[in-house]
This record gives sequence, C-alpha cells and structure tokens, in this order.
Amino acid sequence: MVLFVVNESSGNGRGKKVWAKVEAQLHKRGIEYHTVVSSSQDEAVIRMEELLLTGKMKAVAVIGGDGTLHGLLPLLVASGIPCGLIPAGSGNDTSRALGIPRNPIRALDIILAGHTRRIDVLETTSEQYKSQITLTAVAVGLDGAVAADVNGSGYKRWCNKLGVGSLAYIIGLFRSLAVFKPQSITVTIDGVTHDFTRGWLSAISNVSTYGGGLKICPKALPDDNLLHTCIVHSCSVWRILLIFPTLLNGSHVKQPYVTILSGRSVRIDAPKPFVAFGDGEPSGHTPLIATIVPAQLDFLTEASG
Ligand SMILES: Nc1ncnc2c1ncn2[C@@H]1O[C@H](COP(=O)(O)OP(=O)(O)OP(=O)(O)O)[C@@H](O)[C@H]1O
Repeated sequence: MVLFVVNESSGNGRGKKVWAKVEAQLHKRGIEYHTVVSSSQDEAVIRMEELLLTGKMKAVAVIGGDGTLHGLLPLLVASGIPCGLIPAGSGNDTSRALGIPRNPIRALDIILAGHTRRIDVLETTSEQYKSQITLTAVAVGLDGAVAADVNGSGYKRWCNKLGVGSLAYIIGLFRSLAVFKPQSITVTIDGVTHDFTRGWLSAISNVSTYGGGLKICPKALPDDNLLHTCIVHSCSVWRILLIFPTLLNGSHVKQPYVTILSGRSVRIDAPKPFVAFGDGEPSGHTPLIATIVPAQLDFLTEASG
C-alpha cells in the first residue's frame, strides 16, 4: 500500500488542491492507500514513522515541495522504502531533476507504476546542524541569503498565487544583493584547497538546478556519485546581475568569474559566517562540510528507455 504524506500548505495551498485531485483519482480507480495530512514537519515524521513500523507500506508518496521532502529524507533513507513525489511546491527542483511531471495525475501514474532510480544524497555538517540530508543543493552565501529572504516572505505567497513560484527567487536575489557583502572564501574539495577573492556563493549540488530551475551545475546528475560545487567569485555586483540570466541555460560556466569543482567531499570556509540552505531549508552557517552519500534512495521515476 502507498502512504501519501501531504503538506497542504506547500506552494501556498497548492498542496491541498493537488491532494484533492489525487485522492479523487485513487477513489475512482478503487486503489487503497494510507495518508498523513500534516500541519508540521515534526507531525509528519512521527506519524509516518508509526505507519512504516506496521510493515504494510510499500512506498511513500510525498505531496509537497522540495522542503517537504527534505524534512522526510532521514526517515526515507533509514527505512529504505521507495519514495515518490507529486510536486506541489514553489521551486520544485527535485521533480525537475527526476523528470517528474507537474501534472498530479501523471505523477501519480509514475508512483503506481513502481519503477525506481537509485539516487545519491548530500550530507552536511555545520555547527548548527550536526548531520543533515539534502537531495537537491545546498546554497551557501548569496544564494543562501536569497533562500532565507524568500522563505515565508509575502512576495512568495503572491508569486505562488499568480502561478509563477520561481519568480520569488528572482525578487529574493535583488533584495539580497542590496545588502550582501562578498568575502574571501576557501573551498577544500577532496582535500585540495582553492582560495577565491570576492566570493559571492558556493552552491553544492546533487542535481543540475536549484532556485526554481536555475542550471547552477549543469552537468550534475543525482546518481553520478559526485557532488558539484559552483563558486561565483572575483567580480562586482554588476557582473552578478549579468551572470544571473545565464543561469537559465547554464552558460554561466564559461565565465572567468565562475568555477565548477566536483568531488566527494567539500568544506567551505569564510572569515565571516555565510548562511547555508539545503533544499531551501536552513542548514546552518560556514564552516560547512558536505559529503556525497551514493545510492541512498530508491526514487519512483519514469521507466528509462
Ligand atoms: N510534512 C509537512 N507538513 C506540513 N508542513 C510542512 C511539512 N514539511 C515541511 N513543512 C513546512 O511547509 C513549508 C513549505 O513546504 P515546501 O518547502 O515543501 O513548499 P514550498 O516552499 O512552497 O516549495 P519549494 O520547497 O519547492 O520551493 C516548509 O518550509 C516547512 O516549514
């Protein structure tokens, strides 16, 4: 039986509408299911844990955004149960990376078909969070500041209402640029140290996009056993504004102000703490260590080939 974990508030209420469509479809097809409709992440984890202990759940389907899935990752990884997603968030970078359609019924069909792809996750350690699991990317620096600004903001609600959830990240960028101060950063990847002056951000990615479709690490794949980090450095605020549109097609990687490094483990240091957000949720501050943990999650996706 599939357990549906629903965050009705994801996408500023889209979760509720998506669940209504999915539930109607399940009834129509006469499919039995269990459900956890939660008002908080803690409640979802407790109730999901209880239901998994019964041994009757063959898969968990999350209805929500990247943040909803993020909160359930430790339990999903520990249980080894296949996991699916019916996207209902604002950014939806997990569904983008795994080719899961926005149409709830098509996403439901993928879950019911039962094909899985084994994917990696990122584990981060900071002073604030001893161990955290992220599926998409950890934004460190300017992009972390953007995530902090977007989270819970009034404009995010409006963007979602207008059906342009990704626009919230663009608004957040302009607001954050007005106050953000770049600084020297040190990125140590697999033991090799790289120093950057005027470091703006170091995005650590398991998938190619973040922030609602920005191709920050275009070559990253969720099952390549590697993490990829994109460092933007040595440039002015005006250059950042010019680089930003090139994130849409990933051509920023050709610029001298952008360095991509890949490996298994990375540590980011900065003289003053840079804020970090994983899957759009708080991950602490630098110094921060991220490690790729290969083949941790069986994700329900379209059959390949
Ligand atoms: N299982 C849950 N039930 C209820 N609320 C949750 C649950 N998990 C997380 N939340 C809260 O709901 C917020 C919004 O969820 P989520 O991040 O999935 O949606 P979003 O922000 O609209 O989309 P995205 O993360 O794709 O941009 C989270 O930041 C968190 O505070």
